[in-house]
Amino acid sequence: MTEQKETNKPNKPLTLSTSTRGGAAAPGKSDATQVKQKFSHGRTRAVTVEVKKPVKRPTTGAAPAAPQPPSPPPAPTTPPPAAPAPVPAPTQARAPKQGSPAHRPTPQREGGRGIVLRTLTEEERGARARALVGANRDAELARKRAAEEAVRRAAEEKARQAAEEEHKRRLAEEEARRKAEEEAKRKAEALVQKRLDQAATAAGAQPPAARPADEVRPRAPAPPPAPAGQIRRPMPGGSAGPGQSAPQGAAGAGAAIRRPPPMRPAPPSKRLPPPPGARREAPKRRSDKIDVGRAVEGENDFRSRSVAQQRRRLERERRREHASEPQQKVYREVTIPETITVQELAARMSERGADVIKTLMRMGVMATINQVIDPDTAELVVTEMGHRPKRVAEGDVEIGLADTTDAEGTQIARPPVVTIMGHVDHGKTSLLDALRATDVAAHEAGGITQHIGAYQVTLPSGQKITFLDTPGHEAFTAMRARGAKVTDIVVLVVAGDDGVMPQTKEAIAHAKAAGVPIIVAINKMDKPGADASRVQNELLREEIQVEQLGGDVQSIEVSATKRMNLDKLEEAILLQAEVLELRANPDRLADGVVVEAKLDPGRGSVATVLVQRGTLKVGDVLVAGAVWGRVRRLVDDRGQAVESAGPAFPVEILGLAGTPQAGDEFHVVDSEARAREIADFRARRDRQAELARSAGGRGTLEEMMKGIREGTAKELPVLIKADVQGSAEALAGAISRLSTDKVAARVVYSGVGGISEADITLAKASGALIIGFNVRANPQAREIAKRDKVDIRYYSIIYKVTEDIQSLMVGLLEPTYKETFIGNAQIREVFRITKVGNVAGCMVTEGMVKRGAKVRLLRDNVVIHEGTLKTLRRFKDEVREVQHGFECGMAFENYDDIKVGDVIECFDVEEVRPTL
Ligand SMILES: Nc1nc2c(ncn2[C@@H]2O[C@H](COP(=O)(O)OP(=O)(O)OP(=O)(O)O)[C@@H](O)[C@H]2O)c(=O)[nH]1
Repeated sequence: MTEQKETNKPNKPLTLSTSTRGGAAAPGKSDATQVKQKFSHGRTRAVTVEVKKPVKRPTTGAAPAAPQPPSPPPAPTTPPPAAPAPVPAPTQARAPKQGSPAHRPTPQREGGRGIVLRTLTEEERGARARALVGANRDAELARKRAAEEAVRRAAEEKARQAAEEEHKRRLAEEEARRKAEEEAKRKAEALVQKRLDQAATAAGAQPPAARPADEVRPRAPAPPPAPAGQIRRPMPGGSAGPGQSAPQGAAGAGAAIRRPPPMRPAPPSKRLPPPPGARREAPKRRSDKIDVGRAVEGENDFRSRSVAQQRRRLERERRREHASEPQQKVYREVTIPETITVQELAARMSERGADVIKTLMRMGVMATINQVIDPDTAELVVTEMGHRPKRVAEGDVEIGLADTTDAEGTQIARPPVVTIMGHVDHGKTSLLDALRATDVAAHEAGGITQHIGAYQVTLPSGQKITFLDTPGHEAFTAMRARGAKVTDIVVLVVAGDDGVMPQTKEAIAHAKAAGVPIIVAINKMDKPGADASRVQNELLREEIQVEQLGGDVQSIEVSATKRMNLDKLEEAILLQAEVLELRANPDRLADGVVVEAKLDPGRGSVATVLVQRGTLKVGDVLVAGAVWGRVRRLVDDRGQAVESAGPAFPVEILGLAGTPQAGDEFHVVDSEARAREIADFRARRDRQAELARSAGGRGTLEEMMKGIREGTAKELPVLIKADVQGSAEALAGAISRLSTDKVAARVVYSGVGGISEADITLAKASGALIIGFNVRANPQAREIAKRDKVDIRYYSIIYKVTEDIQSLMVGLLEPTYKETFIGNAQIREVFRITKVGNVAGCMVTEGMVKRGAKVRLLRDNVVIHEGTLKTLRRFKDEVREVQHGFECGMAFENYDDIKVGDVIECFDVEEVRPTL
C-alpha cells in the first residue's frame, strides 16, 4: 500500500513553492511573488517572481504539480518496471533522513497558466546543474539495484521451481512404493489364504466361512458401510485428529495419500485445531490401527496385518512344524584352555549354562555361570556331557615356532661360530683384533669394521668364520642360561708366559658345561718366557688333553701382536667345524639368537643377531623373546646396509618394537598378528614368573628332581667352591665316585674362593647345585641365587657332603613297588542293594581277604578291574579279614560290574626304597 502511494506520487527532486506577499493579486495584472526554490539535499532559496494575472481562466484540469524545469531529470520519474517494489524502499528510507521535499504536497495554484520565472542567475544555474548531476547519480544507483534485485528474484524463482519438481518426484516415488507394498501384501495374503485352504482341505475342516475373521484376510475390498462407520468415529466432523496436519484431514475427505510426504511443507497457519474430544478418542483410534486412506477406499473393516506380521506368523508355523521333529544332539570337539568360565565352556559345547552347572553339581563342584574352573574339571564336564575334550595350553601359540628340522637335501655347509675365552690379560681382545685383520673382504671393500658384538672373517680361501665378541665367559654362559646355544667352537686363550689361571679354569668349565669343543690358543709365544709345553701340561689337570700330548684337543701357538700363526688357528677352527658338520638350510624363515641389544638414541632399538637357520630379509616380521617387530633395516659388521643375512651371518636389526635381551632366540613368523600374539604371551609368562619368584617359588633342586622323576634328567650336576684347592679336589673326586648307572653326579666346576655371581650364572645355566665348602657367597651372588632359584648348600665336613649328595641322588630315583598275594575269593551271588550298589556274595577259596588291601577282579582269568574294597562283611558285620573257606560280602570302590563266577584277587603293595 505504502509502495503504491509512493509510486503514484510525482517524484520531483527540485520544486518551487510560492508565498505571495501582499495578498491575492488581481487578475490580468502582473504581481511580484516570493518563490521558495528548493534543491536536493535540503537546500532552499527564495526567488522573487513576477506573475502576470491571466485575463481568462483555462478549462479545468489537473494543475501542473510544479513548473517543469528547462531540462527535467527523467530518472526519478521512471523507475524500472521489472522491479517496482524494492526500488522505492531505499529511496523511501533515505528520503526522511535527507529531508527531501519530494513528498510534500505541491501547492495547487488557482491560475492554470503557471508561473513565469525570472531569469536565473549564474549561481542559481550552477546550483541547479549540480542538483541535476546528483539526481542523475541517484537514478543510476537505483537502476543498478533494480537490476540486481531482478537477478536475485530470477534465481529464487528457479530454486522454487526445482524444489517443486523434487517434491512432485518424491510424491510419485511414494505412490509407487505404496503400490508395491500393497502388491506384496496382496501376494502374502493370497499365500496365507492358499495355505489355510490347503490345511483346511487336508484336515477336512469346516468351510472357510467358519474360520475366524482375522485369519481370513480380505483380498477384495470389504463392504463399504463398515469402514465408513469406523472412520467417522475417531474423526468427528472430518477434521484431523491431534497432531495431524491439514493434508491428512483432506485425505480423509477422499484423497488417497495416507501419510504426509516427507518434504511436504505444512504451514502452521493451515493446521486445524483439534476438535473437542479428539484427544480422548485418539488412543482408541490408534489401538484399532485404522488407516484413513484405506478406510475411505473401503479396503478393510477390521485390523489388517502388515507384511512383516504375516512373515512372522509363517515363521512361527514353520518353527512349530520343526519343533515336533526330535532334535539330533551334536557332539563337538571342545577346546579347553588353561582357564575357562562355566559360561564359555557351555558356549563351546553349545549347551545351556544351567545344564553345565547341574553337571558340575553332580560332580560335587558348586560353580556359578561366571566362575572360572580348572581345565581338569572342564574336561570331566565335557566328557560327561558326551563331547570330546581337547586340552590346549596358552603356550600353544609357540607350537611350531622353533621347528629346527630340515629336510635332508635342503641343508648346506655354514660357517662356524667361534667364541674366544680365557683369563684376563691373556690377549683375548688382541687375538680377536688380529683375526679380524685377516678378513680379506674388509680389505677389499675398504670398509671399517664395526664393533657389533659379532663379525665374520672371510679367509683368503673364501671360507668364512664368525666370531662372537662376547666379553668373557660369563656373557657366554649368561646367553646359554637363556637357552641359547650359539657357539660352535671355543678358542681358549692361555698366555704362554702365564699358564693356566683361575679364569682359564672357569672358561674350561663353562665350555664343557655347554658341551662345546675347545681349541687352545697359546698366546704371547713371541715373549721370551713363553712355554707352550708347560701350558699344555697344566691343561691336563683340567682334563684338557691336547693333540701334542696324545689327546684330541687342538693346540696352536700364536702371537696376537706379532700376527703369528693366525692362519694355523683359523685352519684348526675350520677343521673342527668340518668335524662338527655344521649345516643349515638357508631357504626357510630365519631364526637365530640375539647376541646383544641396545636402545640407540638415533636409531631406536638395535639388536645384533646371529642367524642360525634360514635367511633373514628386510621386511620380515620377527619375534625375539618378548619383543616383536618388522625388520626395517639390516646392517652388517662393516656398517653396510644389506638386504638379507644367511646362516651364521651376524647382522644388526633395526625396527624392533622393544629391546630384547642377549641370548633371546628370534624367529621370523608369517604375520604381525602371530608375532604380537607370541610376544604378548611371553611378556605375560615372564611377568608371572617374576611374580612367582618374588613370592618364593621352588628351587632349582626341586625342579631338577622333578625333571629326573619325569625322566627328562638323569644326573645331578654339582658346582663346588672350596677354601683350598685340596678340599675342592677331594670333594670333586668323592662326588664323582657316587655316580652309578642309575643316576650320575656330575661336577660342573670346582674352584677355590668365595661363591661369585659367575658361579651362580654357571650353576643356573647348568641346572647345578652349588656346594660351598668353608666358603660363603658374596651378597650379590646371594641375591642372584635367590632370584634365579639356585640352591647353595654350605658344609665344613666332607662326608656330610657325600651323604647329602647320596640321599639327594637316592631321592631322585623312582621308588619300586613289591606286590604280595593274599588270597582269592569267588563270587557266588550278586546282591543289588539300594544306595550301596552291587555286593558280591563270595566264598574265600584261597588264602584270605583283607579290608584295605588292593583287589583285582578276574573274569575268565582276565583282569577287568583293579582297585580297592569298599566293604568287607561277614553276615551283617563289617570285618577286617575273612579266612579261607568262609563266606563274605564284598563291594568295590567306584565299581559295580560284577558277575557270578568272577574271582576277586586280594593283594598287598609294598614300596621298596631305591638304592644307588
Ligand atoms: N707380547 C705380546 N703381548 C701381547 C700379545 N697379545 C696380547 N698382548 C698384550 O697383552 C695385554 C692384554 O691384552 P688384551 O688383548 O687386552 O687381553 P685381554 O685378555 O683381552 O684382556 P681383558 O680384556 O682385560 O680380559 C696387552 O697389553 C697386549 O698388548 C702377544 O701375542 N704378544
